[in-house]
Amino acid sequence: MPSERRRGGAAAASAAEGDGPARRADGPATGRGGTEPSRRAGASRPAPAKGAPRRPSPAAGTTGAGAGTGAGTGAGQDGAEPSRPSRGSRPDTPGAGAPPPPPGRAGGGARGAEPAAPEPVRWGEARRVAARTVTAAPPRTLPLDRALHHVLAAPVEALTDLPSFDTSAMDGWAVSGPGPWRLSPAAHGILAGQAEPAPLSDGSAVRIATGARIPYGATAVVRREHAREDGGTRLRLTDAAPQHTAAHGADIRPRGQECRSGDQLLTPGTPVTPAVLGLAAAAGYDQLTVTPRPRVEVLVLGEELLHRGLPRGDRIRDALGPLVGPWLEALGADVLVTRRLGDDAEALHEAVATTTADLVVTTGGTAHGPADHVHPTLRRVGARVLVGGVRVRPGHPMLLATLAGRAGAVGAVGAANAARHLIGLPGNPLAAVSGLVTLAAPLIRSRSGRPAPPPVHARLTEEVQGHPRDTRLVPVTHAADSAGAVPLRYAGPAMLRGIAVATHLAVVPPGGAPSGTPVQLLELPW
Ligand SMILES: Nc1nc2c(c(=O)[nH]1)N[C@H]1C(S)=C(S)[C@@H](COP(=O)(O)OP(=O)(O)OC[C@H]3O[C@@H](n4cnc5c(N)ncnc54)[C@H](O)[C@@H]3O)O[C@H]1N2
Ligand code: MOO
Repeated sequence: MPSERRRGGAAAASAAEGDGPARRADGPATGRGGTEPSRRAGASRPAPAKGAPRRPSPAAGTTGAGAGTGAGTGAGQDGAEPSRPSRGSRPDTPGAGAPPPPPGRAGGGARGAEPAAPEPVRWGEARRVAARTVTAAPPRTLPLDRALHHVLAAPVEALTDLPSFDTSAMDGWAVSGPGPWRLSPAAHGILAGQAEPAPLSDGSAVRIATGARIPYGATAVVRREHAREDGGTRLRLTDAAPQHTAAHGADIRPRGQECRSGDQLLTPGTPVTPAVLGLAAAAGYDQLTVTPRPRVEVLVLGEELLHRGLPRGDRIRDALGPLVGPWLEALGADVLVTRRLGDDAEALHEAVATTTADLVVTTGGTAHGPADHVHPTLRRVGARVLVGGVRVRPGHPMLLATLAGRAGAVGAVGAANAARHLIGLPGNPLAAVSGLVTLAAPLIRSRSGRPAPPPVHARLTEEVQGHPRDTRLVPVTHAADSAGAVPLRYAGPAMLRGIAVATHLAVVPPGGAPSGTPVQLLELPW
């Protein structure tokens, strides 16, 4: 690699590129006002070059007990995933010196002591594991103006009838019986918000505003465009008034028309939208009981990443820093911070070991090359890998791990909710998206109390080639009224051009799907 990209690591790169405060390349607690002083700058010292011999991890091989879900012998063993050289030995990486890992072994340093990589699991199983590894967080009661985008943890039952009194639906006159009517002398008539109006006697009318209380004795409201006052003493319908004007109950919204006090208006699991806030307020609520959104920290790994300007030399723009946080927010998480850590193993370790978030999401570094620090870091912090690779393309190196719970060790009784989790998204951008829909979506849904969306299926408009043994996720466009799901071009693992215009990801089974095959569609979360 040209030495330019190694100089100073990500911190220096960031400073030179003038990253704004909201998304600095690294540094303590980006976006949090420096409230996490224990975090040192991610790449405050030069990171090792990818392809250079890996700095031995201080704890590599010493904490393996929690590192795998099973006695898997590596991705390559069953032939589904050909064994591959470490990233450091890719032909385009000068200085590649490390030999390929032995069959069935993860690549990277400290090989002799590394535990076997866990077996990749099927795509559907990965989603199930992610969904059931957490349960909904304990409910909180929030004032209406802070409840938006959470999920109801308790039913919303009407605290009042709606409307809470018989109400005029129109500006006009409240009338009693058939016309013409004697006009009540009240100057402005009955206005909204006014106290109990005087009863209306048979054959009389009084002006009334939309939303005002209907006086006792009124049988209908006549709209102002359908009647005329004669000399201020009589009210008559105009010739153009529709036939049922002034029919019994016309343009009166009766008390309890929308709901009766105690009616269940909304069920737990309902997302709190602006409309929900409005309904809750109308029904008498000042606060709502919700499931809090999980708090997530995003760690973007990769020394090659630029955060501003044009790609240059062998450096590329970070496509995942801008993508992952907003995607997680759309899924129902609160993103505390997105930090850029370069390929600094120590910075990654410190970030993971000291996180206060419910969920850490990393990008890149999930493979087993010399600069891929996610797996060694998980071993070092004693994490338990629940999903270590998924039989899905793109995205097969994605992983899910449980970090130590708030109360202590991983696996402590009752720690399922208290534990923090880490999702490792592969570095290829569409592979990272695959990890978001496969692992992050179900986990965040469970934690934030959202029900799974109803399944969507559509027929493919053309053949989609499959992977021999793995599920494929393919960007498509599909409109509810359209003939089918149209596979998009530019859907390679490193490409975002297809997903940027997609409405869904199609789930293509191993072996592929001919044109006309019904396939499951995953909706994008916006
Ligand atoms: N010998 C083999 N090598 C690789 C295989 C394989 O089967 N055999 N799988 C490839 C696949 S597929 C993926 S995905 C990656 C996963 O590796 P990592 O998670 O360690 O990702 P990186 O090596 O860090 O990056 C991969 C690729 O993505 C680019 N990248 C990384 N982060 C970003 C970002 N924030 N924005 C834009 N692009 C990013 C990075 O530069 C690399 O080009 O492993 C493959 N290798
Ligand atoms: O699986 Mo990679 O994750 O194809 O891009």
